[in-house]
Amino acid sequence: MIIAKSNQMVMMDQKAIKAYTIPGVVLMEHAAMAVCEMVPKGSQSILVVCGVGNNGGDGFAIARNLIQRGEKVTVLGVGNPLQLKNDAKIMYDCFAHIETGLFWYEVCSEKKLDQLFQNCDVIVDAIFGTGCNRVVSDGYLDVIGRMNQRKAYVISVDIPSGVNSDNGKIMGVCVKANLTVTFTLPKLGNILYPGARASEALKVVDIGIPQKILEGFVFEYETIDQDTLKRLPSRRTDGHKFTYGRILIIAGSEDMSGAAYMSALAAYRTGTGLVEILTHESCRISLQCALPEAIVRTYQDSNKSLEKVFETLNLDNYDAILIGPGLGQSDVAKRLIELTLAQPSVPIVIDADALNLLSENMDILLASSAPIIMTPHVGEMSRLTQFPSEAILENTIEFAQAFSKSNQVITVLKSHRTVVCNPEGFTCINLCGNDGMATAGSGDVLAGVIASLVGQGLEPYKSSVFGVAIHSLAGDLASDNIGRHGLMAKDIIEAIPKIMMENDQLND
Ligand SMILES: NC(=O)C1=CN([C@@H]2O[C@H](COP(=O)(O)OP(=O)(O)OC[C@H]3O[C@@H](n4cnc5c(N)ncnc54)[C@H](OP(=O)(O)O)[C@@H]3O)[C@@H](O)[C@H]2O)[C@@H](O)CC1
Ligand SMILES: [K+]
Repeated sequence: MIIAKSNQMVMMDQKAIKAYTIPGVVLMEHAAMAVCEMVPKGSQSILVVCGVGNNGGDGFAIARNLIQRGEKVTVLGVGNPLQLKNDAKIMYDCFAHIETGLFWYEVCSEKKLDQLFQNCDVIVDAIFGTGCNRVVSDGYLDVIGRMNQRKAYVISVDIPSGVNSDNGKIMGVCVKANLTVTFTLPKLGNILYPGARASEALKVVDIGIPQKILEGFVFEYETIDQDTLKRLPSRRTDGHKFTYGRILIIAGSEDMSGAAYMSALAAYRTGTGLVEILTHESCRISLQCALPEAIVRTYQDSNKSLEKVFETLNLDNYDAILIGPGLGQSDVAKRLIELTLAQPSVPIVIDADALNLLSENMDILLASSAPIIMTPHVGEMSRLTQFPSEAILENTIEFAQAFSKSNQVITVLKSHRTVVCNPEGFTCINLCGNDGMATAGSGDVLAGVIASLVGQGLEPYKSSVFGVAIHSLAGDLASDNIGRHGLMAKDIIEAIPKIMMENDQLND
């Protein structure tokens, strides 16, 4: 699903109004009618709270349409009514001709305010939409506080008032909604935390912006959701094992052979034809027993042993390389990264320990000419950038975009809302997955899935986007089966083939 920035929304509305001569009030009326559809019929009493911008204009039109439908409606205006202008003023005037209760906050007694909020079972929040540009204060603060105390069903128009539509930040306080009805496309603030948490549900409705206008825009942001995999190319039916990719997974160390196993198995389950593992000698037997389908090559604890292995290993023969899961922090691991990044053309997925080692010497990354995907979690990103984790967590998109641009890599920044971006600034935000997936080995699985897709010939950015989708949808399926508490990385891997099969069936 495409996501819009607020300036793009304004441009689209303006283009519809100016170039396509669709009057603004027509768009507003469509918006209002779409919201009315979501208001439960036969409510006891509906309170529509309107600001003095265009979001408030929507509110006045909603109130009028609900009255037309026979509902009992009261309107509370907040702000200076003299600021109402253009379409919002027209909608206010249309509403003001109807004999019904309209109260302005500034001239409302405390008793009347209490009464308005006590008597309603539905509240429509039309205070601020995409125009909320500063910290909420004064009367707005009081009204939003009252809305949040009330146990009514709250519907926010376009975005919960108080959420910044461009970054999801809360401007001091925001409305807590049961449902948000947003127009044309979701805005970043509808999708990003903490703003996304302000509404339990989100519905996107069409208000009549011509499709041609949307086609004329370049949207940098998209969600990763249930529909993402519909675009995954279908598997060739006439292939042999090398058609589906030969990948090298450089992973595992004395204490962590499991990480190599998780990545390799996940890659096979995602469809790779042949997985080879390069690991420490101590992991050989356990890996061969656990995953006999994989070819296992090993090195010992010395750079000399490693260089000997590399003499016989031609990295150009692989379609993709994954380096990092459970690799450890030894000098041999450091050398492994240098040797791997020195090859010029095979795409490399860099994960876990390899990220930590790289953070000590970013010059290796900058010198590499190979296509690179990096999959840090917030802590690893903190080590890579030297910024505190808290700052990164608050601005995942900005950090991922800046990292991709300055290092010319694809970044998969893992958090409760994983972000994938490329050096050109195109960004996908993951809406799937669950907290049960925050478990050991889950990252190894994701890295294996992405490496598998790259190895099957998909372009690195797409592989990362589809990889995050497969991983999180598999996590959701696993949690449907066994719940979130005891979910383990193995359960995610087990669900991957089912997700791929269901997707094939949908696309057939
Ligand atoms: N025909 C159209 O164009 C369509 C528009 N549509 C609708 O328009 C919405 C966008 O409208 P918008 O741009 O007028 O902004 P909106 O969110 O109403 O707020 C602006 C007002 O709030 C004020 N204000 C802001 N922050 C504040 C604060 N913290 N504390 C106090 N005041 C604050 C700000 O004041 P100012 O900065 O001017 O002093 C201004 O008065 C969009 O979300 C959608 O619902 C749809 O119907 C489709 C057709
Ligand atoms: K709103």
